[in-house]
Amino acid sequence: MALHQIQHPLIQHKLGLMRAAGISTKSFRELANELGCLLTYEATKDFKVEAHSIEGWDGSTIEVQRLKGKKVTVVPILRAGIGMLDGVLDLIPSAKVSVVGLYRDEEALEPVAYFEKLAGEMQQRTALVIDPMLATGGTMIATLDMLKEKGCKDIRVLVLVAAPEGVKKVTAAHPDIPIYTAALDQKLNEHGYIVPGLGDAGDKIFGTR
Ligand SMILES: O=P(O)(O)OC[C@H]1O[C@H](OP(=O)(O)OP(=O)(O)O)[C@H](O)[C@@H]1O
Ligand SMILES: O=c1cc[nH]c(=O)[nH]1
Ligand SMILES: [Mg+2]
Repeated sequence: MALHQIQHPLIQHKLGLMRAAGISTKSFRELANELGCLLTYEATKDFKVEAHSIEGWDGSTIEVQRLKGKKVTVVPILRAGIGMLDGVLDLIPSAKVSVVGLYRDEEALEPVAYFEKLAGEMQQRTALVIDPMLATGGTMIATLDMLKEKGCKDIRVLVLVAAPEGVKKVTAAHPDIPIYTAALDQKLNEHGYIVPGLGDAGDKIFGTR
């Protein structure tokens, strides 16, 4: 199963705070980044390490672990994905950032791509795709199609809230790609919003509307 619903108490607590009506832009932003950080911790658990020798504090030679040849790119989906970016980079500060811009047409609920600026050597990179919301799944599928077209092989999806409808669609289109989420919510409403969900995450992060 490619879906990882992370049950960690800190994640569940922080997500609960994000669901409150009337939450401030400041709090929503802070929590989105904190959850981005915690999901990154979970989604990178299988990264390989290798031993190497260094001089320790007392002058002796000691063996320590370091990440083994990992090239990482974080892929925030504009706009709302930017709200998780700092949290991810807190844990992987040397990651390259590949920005993709897609919005969901409000009537058709279909993704519309409008921006793409990817890091080099995508074929060799692990891509961490970040977006707070996975609703119908259209935006995520379009992003994953785009990354695979560029030769990306190791891709992981990090979202705060996912709808069952979207998870089903994404896993059918891309069964090889794991999805890490803080919550699998009930369903989509008639406007394609996740319930109970978070509302419009982009608007809450950017303070628009
Ligand atoms: O799974 P889907 O049905 O495709 O919907 C999910 C997308 O919708 C939201 O973006 P939105 O279109 O609101 O753009 P924004 O981030 O600029 O607000 C959200 O951040 C996802 O990118
Ligand atoms: O619930 C949803 C669905 C799409 N986009 C959002 O920001 N929220
Ligand atoms: Mg939005």
